[in-house]
Amino acid sequence: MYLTKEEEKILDGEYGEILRRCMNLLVSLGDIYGAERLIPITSSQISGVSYKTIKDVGLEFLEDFAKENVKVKVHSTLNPAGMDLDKWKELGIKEEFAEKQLRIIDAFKKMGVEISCTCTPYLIGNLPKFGEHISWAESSAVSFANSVLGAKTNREGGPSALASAILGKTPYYGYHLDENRKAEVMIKLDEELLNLLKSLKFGESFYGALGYLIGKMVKNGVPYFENLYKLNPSNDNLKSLGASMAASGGVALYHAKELTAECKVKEVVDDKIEKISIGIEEIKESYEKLNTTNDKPDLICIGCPHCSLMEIKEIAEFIKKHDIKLDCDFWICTSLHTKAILDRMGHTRIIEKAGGRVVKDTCMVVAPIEEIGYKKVATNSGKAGVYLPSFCKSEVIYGDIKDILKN
Ligand SMILES: C[C@@](O)(CCOP(=O)(O)O)CC(=O)O
Ligand code: SF4
Repeated sequence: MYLTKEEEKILDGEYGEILRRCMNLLVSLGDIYGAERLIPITSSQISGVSYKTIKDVGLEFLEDFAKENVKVKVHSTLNPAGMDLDKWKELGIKEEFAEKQLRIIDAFKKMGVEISCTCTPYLIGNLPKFGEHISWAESSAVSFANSVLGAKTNREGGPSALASAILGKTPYYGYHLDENRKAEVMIKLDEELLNLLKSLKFGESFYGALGYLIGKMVKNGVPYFENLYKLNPSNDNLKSLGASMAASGGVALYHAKELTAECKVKEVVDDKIEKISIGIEEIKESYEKLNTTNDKPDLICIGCPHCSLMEIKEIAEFIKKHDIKLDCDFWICTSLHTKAILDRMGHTRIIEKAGGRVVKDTCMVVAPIEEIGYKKVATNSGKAGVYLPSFCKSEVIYGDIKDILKN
């Protein structure tokens, strides 16, 4: 890989051991994937934050970095942690976990990373422009940035996103190159399914179920949705679809006619593309696979990826209208930023009166919910449906949140 004189110096350790390690990681990745050089990035989303996922090894690695006084060079935001950073005791998080989690957060803060603790950074001010090169971890955020926004990122892991944030660069390969961003499979919802969806006003869980199915089919390919726009999905629906495809498969980029950024201005489909038709049966099967139990939940949890303000407002209004009283715990996961507005608007109070809570900075996957004692989780997220059984050893009840709340 070609390196500038300055980059060579960093790799030789002239600017210290931490920068050398960061450069070494990026150069190794670049060599493996055939990058010709490094390119500048404008932002980074760093994952690997929860003590549950990174453990003591990760904590020590981050503290090593922080004590050498290295700082990030570009706007860098942080993925969810393993707990609400303020109200962790109320969630049932143990002291020892909290102490280590706060040390992780402190290390990131010292490096100049914004302690946003959300997987929807694009909703809180880390909003890359069309065509911009970025280095993001967190597979759902990667999918949203690449697809809905038309920014360019590979599916980074925590360490490579951090190294890129510190150096302000990323190796030029994969989804940074236009030739790798073409669609590979065309997905068409058949007429019968479209009609059913329109008539029944299928709720938000359809997008997670569809994503679950497509992710399994295309693995890490690039799908193109030919007629999804007919359902008029919201950005929240697209966020859910992308998250689910990234979880059941490895989809980091998708196109959807009329909906996503790149296919509006560029030809992304060629004539020879493989075509797949999706019908009612396949979607039903998806729901069946995501549902692992018929039992009642001990936790209802939504916000994977983190909920937007509008999603939560709608739920608060629904709770109020139907005078819902919950007989199990209910977490709505979101960012600190979104919660601040919810508090101010009175939505949090409505949710709390019904027995739920707005949980910020964390989520049902990266919080140690299995240690808290939850075993059966109801959710509307296809991504959570994939991860809950493995990350949290929990059973899953999958469906629309309004149905879950009414049952
Ligand atoms: C499952 C996931 O959403 C969260 C856990 O990741 P981490 O602990 O932030 O690396 C990561 C991902 O999908 O990229
Ligand atoms: S809410 Fe979902 S998308 Fe966000 S960090 Fe947790 S697992 Fe990942």
